[in-house]
Amino acid sequence: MSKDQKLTVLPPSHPLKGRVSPPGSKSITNRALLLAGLAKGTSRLTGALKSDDTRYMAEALRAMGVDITEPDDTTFVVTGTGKLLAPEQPLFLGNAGTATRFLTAAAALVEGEVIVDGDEHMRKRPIAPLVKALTALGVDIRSETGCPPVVVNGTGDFGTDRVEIDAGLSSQYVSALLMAAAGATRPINIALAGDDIGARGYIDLTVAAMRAFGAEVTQPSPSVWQVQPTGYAATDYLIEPDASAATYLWAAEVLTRGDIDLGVKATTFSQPDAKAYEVIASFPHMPAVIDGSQMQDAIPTLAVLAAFNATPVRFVGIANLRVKECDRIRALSTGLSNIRSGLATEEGDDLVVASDPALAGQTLPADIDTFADHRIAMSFALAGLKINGITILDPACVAKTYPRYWDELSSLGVALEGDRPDI
Ligand SMILES: O=C(O)C1=C[C@@H](OP(=O)(O)O)[C@@H](O)[C@H](O)C1
Ligand SMILES: C=C(OP(=O)(O)O)C(=O)O
Repeated sequence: MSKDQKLTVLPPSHPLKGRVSPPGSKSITNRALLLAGLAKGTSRLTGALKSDDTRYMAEALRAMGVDITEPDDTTFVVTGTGKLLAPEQPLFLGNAGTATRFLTAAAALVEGEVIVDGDEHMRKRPIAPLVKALTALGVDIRSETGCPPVVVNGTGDFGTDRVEIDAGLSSQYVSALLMAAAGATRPINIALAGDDIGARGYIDLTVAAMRAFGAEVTQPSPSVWQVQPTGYAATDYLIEPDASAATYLWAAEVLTRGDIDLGVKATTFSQPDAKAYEVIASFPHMPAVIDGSQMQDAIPTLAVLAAFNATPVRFVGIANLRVKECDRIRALSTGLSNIRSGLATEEGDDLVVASDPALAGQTLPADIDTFADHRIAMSFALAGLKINGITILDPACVAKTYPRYWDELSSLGVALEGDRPDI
């Protein structure tokens, strides 16, 4: 069983140098797959990510009548009819937050029943605010627990044309509503309830992808979006590399004083996590306080890097890391404290990393529980570049977004001992 596998990362004796291309963006691939699936005609998505999360999205669309072929490792050719059909079985989406949230809203455009479900982790990730918003839009939808499974009885349209969404727990609820809204028969207004939200950059990604597939979205005010009932037009779409995946390579470079060519400049990404580049480049003088609200998926990378920083780092604005693939604040504080007692502490929803440059070169055997979370596995592997004895439990969990992660580290000359997952 892959869950019992263990992989020990051996610190390289040399700076990491070479060329590694990060995979395609998970966020953009899953948006493009859905939009292409909703469009009538054939779209060619290139530079795409092939991983657990995007396979779940593609499989779900296939189950709803979309034809998807995969001519090579980075391309999906998607042919839609302009309409998603009711699937015969529940849609199983693993722990893919994007696929789960986006398809829950898109299910309103299906005539018939759609059951959206995921694995035991996804079944603990909140979806009630999205269910509430879809109910307000006149959709017959229910979830017993506030998490998947969600049962949607769609009519192919929405019953009302304006909705408020509380996106405090996840920006994906807004993205989900926006993408589905273009399939309605009248303009839909989507407004944020309450204050601004973290991860706003993901909403910008959504709007950009929608526009590329022919949608018309305007923003009458910063927290309100109006979506016209255009539907989507099939198009060819080039997906940029994954900025969150890039953070591990940027961090590996500064930690080993190496030179890793990603083939793409940090300034050219449109994804929020590219903001982490500047912080990584400031190592070993990272800021004393880092606000993670607009680069949430990069926090595991930054927190492990902070352990080797010259001075302590407090991470703020990260409360919703508690409802990601696992409670990431807990997983980071547990893993870092497992390496050296007191290395990280939780203060409310802040994470404080004590920082200890003297960790480098030490032998500190630690089995890191990844809680099946790809980002915990990938970020703690970085600690293994500097400390002897870092063992990653369930290393195959990187398959969620970066199946080639261990291969890429190897290609840079990092020795890995133990169960090298075959993914
Ligand atoms: O819209 C997206 O593609 C994503 C939004 C973020 O999630 P939340 O909006 O749930 O914070 C991010 O953590 C996730 O990996 C991808
Ligand atoms: C939070 C993440 O994923 P998702 O919400 O898409 O499952 C992630 O990839 O870090």
